Amino acid sequence: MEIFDYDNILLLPRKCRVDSRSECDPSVDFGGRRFKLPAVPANMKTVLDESIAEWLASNGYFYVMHRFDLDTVEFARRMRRQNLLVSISAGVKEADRQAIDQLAAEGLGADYITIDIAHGHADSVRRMIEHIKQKLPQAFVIAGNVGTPEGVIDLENWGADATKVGIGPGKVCITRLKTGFGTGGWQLSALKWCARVATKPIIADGGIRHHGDIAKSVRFGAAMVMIGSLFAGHEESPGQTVEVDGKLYKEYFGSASDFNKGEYKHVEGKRILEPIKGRLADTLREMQEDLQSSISYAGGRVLADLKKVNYVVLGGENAGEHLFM
Ligand SMILES: NC(=O)C1=CN([C@@H]2O[C@H](COP(=O)(O)OP(=O)(O)OC[C@H]3O[C@@H](n4cnc5c(N)ncnc54)[C@H](OP(=O)(O)O)[C@@H]3O)[C@@H](O)[C@H]2O)C=CC1
Ligand SMILES: Nc1nc2c(ncn2[C@@H]2O[C@H](COP(=O)(O)O)[C@@H](O)[C@H]2O)c(=O)[nH]1
Repeated sequence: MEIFDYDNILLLPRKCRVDSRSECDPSVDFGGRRFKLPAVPANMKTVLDESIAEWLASNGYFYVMHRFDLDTVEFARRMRRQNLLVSISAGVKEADRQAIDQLAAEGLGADYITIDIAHGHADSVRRMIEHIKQKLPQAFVIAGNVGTPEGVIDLENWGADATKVGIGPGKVCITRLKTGFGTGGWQLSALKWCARVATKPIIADGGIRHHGDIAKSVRFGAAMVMIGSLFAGHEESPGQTVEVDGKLYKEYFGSASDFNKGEYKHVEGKRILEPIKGRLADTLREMQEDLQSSISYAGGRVLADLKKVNYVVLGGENAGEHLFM
């Protein structure tokens, strides 16, 4: 098996088929709706809050609200009052099942539900998928996280409508150091390995450091990418603003860090400071432009054309050109 990650892969250009990058369409169909970009901010407390979720939903972007210190049912009420998409997260505990029951009882429902636990290849996730499918059969269920084809196959067979791939590649993740497990350092080839068996969409989660990594993820089988650190350092990001030597930063911490949990138990995440880099809307616009460029280099017009390109592996024992198959 080839082992590589975002920084040792480059995609190979094909003859251009457009006169302007504005002709290239980076939008994506995901779960029956069309979104402007195949990128979603990570469902983390320092990445988005209710007002960012509202802004994303109102402006044609996919979002997944986090589930920490939040009344998910009240959040769904708030979004429904404004006629906006309801996309929430759920764990696998009794309180999470009760929130699903309440959404059903009030007729609020949910459009997208992301079951999001550290080790998502688990019977607890199977039971939660079954619970959601019974109570809210219309909801599009994303389940994870997993890092192997077996994980993807099981989640799909248990009823997940999409799977989320990535164990430990995140910028504030310390899972690989604390446990010795994960896809950190080879997330892109883990994605390729998982995509080979997937029959439903995959969200590639974690490890995106540059906008070009989104195109690489699509090339290797992602329908959508989930991004934390690149979105955490905006003026409106919910993390605390910190000044160091006259420079402004936003705090970004892992959902399994003691900062998120409020206690030091089963900690698999850390806290870092991200330099503040302006407004979220500007980053999304730049991401969109960069992805339009990526599609043009692929000799294409739409996002799916990225899947057709060849690639090279830079350095290491897998180095060389790889033709599209
Ligand atoms: N993508 C990644 O690599 C990782 C992501 N995270 C993120 O951190 C957040 C918190 O995750 P998590 O702690 O799972 O959520 P929760 O605190 O909601 O825990 C979910 C449930 O899963 C159990 N659980 C957690 N890890 C394991 C494991 N390795 N084996 C068996 N059972 C387990 C917990 O029990 P108990 O605590 O008693 O074991 C709990 O019952 C999530 O958003 C998750 O996505 C966390 C770590 C890795
Ligand atoms: N192992 C851990 N992974 C975590 C934790 N909190 C979040 N995450 C994952 O990271 C991605 C974001 O990655 P990034 O590279 O874009 O910053 C996020 O979506 C989660 O899957 C954690 O505490 N530990």
